[in-house]
Amino acid sequence: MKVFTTPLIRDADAYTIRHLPISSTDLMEKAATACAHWICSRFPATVPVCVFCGTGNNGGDGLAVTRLLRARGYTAQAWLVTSADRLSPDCAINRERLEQAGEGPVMIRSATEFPLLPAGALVVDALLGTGLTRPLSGLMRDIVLRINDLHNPVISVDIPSGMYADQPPAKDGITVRATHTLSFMFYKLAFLLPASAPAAGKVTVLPIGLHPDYIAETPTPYQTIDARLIRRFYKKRAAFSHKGTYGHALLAAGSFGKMGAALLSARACLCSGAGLLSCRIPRCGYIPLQTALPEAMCLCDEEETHLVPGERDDTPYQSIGIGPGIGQHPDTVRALEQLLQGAGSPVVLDADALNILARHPELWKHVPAGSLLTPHPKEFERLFGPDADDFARLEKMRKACAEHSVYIILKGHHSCTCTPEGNFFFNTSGNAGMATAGSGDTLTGILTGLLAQRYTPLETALLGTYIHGRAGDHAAAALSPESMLASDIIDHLGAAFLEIAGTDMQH
Ligand SMILES: NC(=O)C1=CN([C@@H]2O[C@H](COP(=O)(O)OP(=O)(O)OC[C@H]3O[C@@H](n4cnc5c(N)ncnc54)[C@H](O)[C@@H]3O)[C@@H](O)[C@H]2O)[C@@H](O)CC1
Ligand SMILES: Nc1ncnc2c1ncn2[C@@H]1O[C@H](COP(=O)(O)OP(=O)(O)O)[C@@H](O)[C@H]1O
Ligand SMILES: [K+]
Repeated sequence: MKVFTTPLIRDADAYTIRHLPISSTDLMEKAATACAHWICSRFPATVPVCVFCGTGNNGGDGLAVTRLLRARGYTAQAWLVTSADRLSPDCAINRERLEQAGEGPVMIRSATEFPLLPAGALVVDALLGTGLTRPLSGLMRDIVLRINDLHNPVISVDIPSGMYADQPPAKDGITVRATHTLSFMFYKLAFLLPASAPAAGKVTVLPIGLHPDYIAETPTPYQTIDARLIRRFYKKRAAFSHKGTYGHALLAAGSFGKMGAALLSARACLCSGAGLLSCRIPRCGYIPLQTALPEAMCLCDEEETHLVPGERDDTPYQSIGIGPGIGQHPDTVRALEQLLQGAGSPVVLDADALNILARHPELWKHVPAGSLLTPHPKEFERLFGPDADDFARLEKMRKACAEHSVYIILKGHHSCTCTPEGNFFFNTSGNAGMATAGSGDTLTGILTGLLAQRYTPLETALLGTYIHGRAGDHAAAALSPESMLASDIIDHLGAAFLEIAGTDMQH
C-alpha cells in the first residue's frame, strides 16, 4: 500500500473533488461515516462518547462523527476547543449540522473548562490533523495534557493531535497518546517510524474513496508491505520440479558458544524452501548441526571455535548468508573477505558480518551489488554512525544503498527495506513477541532460502520480512508473545506460507 506525504494527500483530496461528483463536505462526511462505523462495530451504544474537536477539518470530522453516532443511538457529546471563532468552512458546516440535529458543541476556551467525563467514556481526539504547523502550545497543549492524563480509551481521528505526519517530533513536543488511530486512506510515515509511532497506538487505515487513478499514478518512495503486494510475485512450487529447482544455499554461521545462531538460521533457510543447504561452520558445530538438522550438509572449517579462511570452494551456490554467531576473530574477518570475494551474486549479511564490515570498511568493495544487509538499529549505527532522528536515518539509508548498490533491511517493529533506487518498504507483520534471542538469525535463514529459490533481492527482502513477521504472529497467537521463541517462528513458517499460497494449496 502506498504511503503518501501530507501534500500528496491534499492533492489526492483535490483531485478526487475535481474528478468525482463529490464535494469536500461530502468527503468529510464519508471520512466521518467510516470512523463512526468503526466505533459502532467495536463499542456498544451504552458507551458514552466524548469528542474533542479543533477548528480545522479534523475538528469537522469530529463534529460529524458526533452527529452520526447520535443518529445511531449513542450518547455523544462534542467539545470545540478554540481561542478564536474562526472555523474552516467544512468545520463550520458540521457545527451547524450538529446544532440543527439537536445539541451543538460545548466551547472550551480555557483548560479549566475541561469537562469531567462520564465513567467508562470513549474519548475521540479530533483536535488537530495533518494541518499541524507548529508544536502544541497554550490551550491546545493544556487540553492534550488533560486527555493524556485520562485512563479512558482514546481514538485519534486521522492522526494523534500534535503528531507531525512527515517530520520528526519536535523536541519537548507533546502529542495525544492514542489507543487507536483511524487513518484516512493511507498510513502516515510517522506511524511507521519508532520515535513517533508508539503514540498512534494500533493503526487502522479506513478507505474514504479518494480517487483510485490518483493513487495508482502518483509516485511515492514509500510503501507498506502487505499480502497483496507479496502475492504479486510469490511463486508456487511446480509439480515437475526437483531440489535443484529451488537452489543450493550456503550459510556461514556460528562460533564456539553461538552454534545456536547457525542452527536457527539453517533451519529457517530449509523451512523457507531452499532445495539444498550447506553450512560453513567451525568444527565444534559439527555434531550439534548434524544431529539437530540432518537435512543440512556440513562444511567444517579447520578451526575448532571460529570460521577461518579455507580451501577455494567452487560450488555454484545460488545464495550465501553470512553472519549469525560468527564473532569477530581476525581469522573470521579474513574468512568473510574470502567468502565475499568468491561470491558471484548477491549475499545476505547479518550480525557479526555487519559488525566486521563496520570495523573494516575496506571490505565494502567486495560486497556484491544487490546484496541484502539486515542491521538492527545498533548495527546500523555501527555501520553508518548515529542520526539525529528517524528521518535523518532514512536519508542515510537511502544514500548508503545507492552508494553501495545494496538493499538494507533496518530491523524493528516495522522493518524497513531500502533499495538502491531509494524506495522504502515498511513491513506491517510481526509483533513484540519477536523481540527475543535468535529472531534475527531466523530472518537471515529465511532470506538466504528465498534468494536460493531465485527470488530477486527485492522480492527476497519483501517476502522474507513479511513471512518472518506472519510466522511470528502465528507463533504469538498459539503461544503468547512472552513464551514464543525464535524456533517457534520457524515452526510457524508453514502457516505463514499457506496463508500466502491461498486455500487451493491447503487441499
Ligand atoms: N483526504 C483526507 O485525508 C481527508 C482529510 N480530512 C481531515 O482533514 C484534516 C486536515 O484538515 P486541516 O488541513 O484543516 O488541518 P487541521 O484540522 O489539522 O487544522 C489546521 C488548523 O489548525 C491550526 N494549527 C496548526 N497547528 C496548530 C497548533 N500547533 N496549535 C493550534 N492550532 C494549530 C492551523 O493554523 C489551521 O488553522 C485531516 O487530518 C483529516 O482529519 C477529512 O475531513 C476529509 C478527507
Ligand atoms: N517489537 C517487535 N515487533 C515486531 N518485530 C520485532 C520486534 N522486535 C524484534 N522484532 C523482529 O525480530 C528480529 C530481531 O532481530 P535481531 O535484533 O537481529 O535479533 P537476534 O540478534 O536476537 O537474532 C527482527 O527481524 C525484528 O524485526
Ligand atoms: K486528531
